[in-house]
Amino acid sequence: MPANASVHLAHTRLTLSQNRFHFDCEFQAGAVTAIVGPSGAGKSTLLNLVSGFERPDSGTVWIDGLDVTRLPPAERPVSLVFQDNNLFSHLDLFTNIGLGIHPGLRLQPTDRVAISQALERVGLAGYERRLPGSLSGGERQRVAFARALVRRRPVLLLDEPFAALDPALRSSMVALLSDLHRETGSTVLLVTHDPRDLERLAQYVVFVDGGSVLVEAETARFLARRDLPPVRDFLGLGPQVEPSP
Ligand SMILES: Nc1ncnc2c1ncn2[C@@H]1O[C@H](COP(=O)(O)OP(=O)(O)OP(=O)(O)O)[C@@H](O)[C@H]1O
Repeated sequence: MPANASVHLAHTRLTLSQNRFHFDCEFQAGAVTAIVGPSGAGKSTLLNLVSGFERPDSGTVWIDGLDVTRLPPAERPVSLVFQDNNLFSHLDLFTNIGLGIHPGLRLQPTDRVAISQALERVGLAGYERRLPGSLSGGERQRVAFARALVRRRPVLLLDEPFAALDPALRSSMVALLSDLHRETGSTVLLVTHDPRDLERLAQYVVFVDGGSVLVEAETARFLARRDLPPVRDFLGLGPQVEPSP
């Protein structure tokens, strides 16, 4: 499996009750791309089309040049980390992470070592037998990252992974993600509400508005866009002042 993979949504259309989506965009292999936009714009839906939790009514989802449109989520080369980190509360951390490697927990000795190493990498060495309920929110989020790490998938999908964390924890998780990306080189699609994440983490930005992509640009170019009201709102710039005649 390659370390990373490009992702391409080609003319993908989807209708969910009254909401229509039309995505046509590409994500660079090995880069971090931030997906931003107003609440309800369709950011999570875009991620769901990549992960396979939603299937488009028409169009094609390509990952690493392969048409994955009809593949179920488990067969796609992706890992996911959500805001609420999706850990099984009755299973210890070793098992929670092991399920990321093999859903039936048929683990090889090398997998066992990889689980311990992943816990160590996220600052939780020796926590194998702890239950998620005995951890803080930030620690649970670290476990979710450890689980994504051991899966070694070329594409990592992150849906507001820092949203529930206090500012100090948030900063340390941003630093951790940045380190992990440097080490693994995987393709990262990061949904975030925080403009600060763009400069700190992302090489590219995809701005979603009203169910489709309004801007697709390198981060510096995106941050220089002052002409589009939804982008100004997101960047906290306020309305554009017209020069007086
Ligand atoms: N399964 C579904 N059925 C019907 N409507 C849906 C479904 N999933 C999402 N929607 C609607 O589609 C729109 C886009 O939702 P989505 O979660 O993709 O937005 P978002 O940009 O991620 O928003 P937020 O930033 O608030 O999380 C919303 O109006 C949402 O209510």
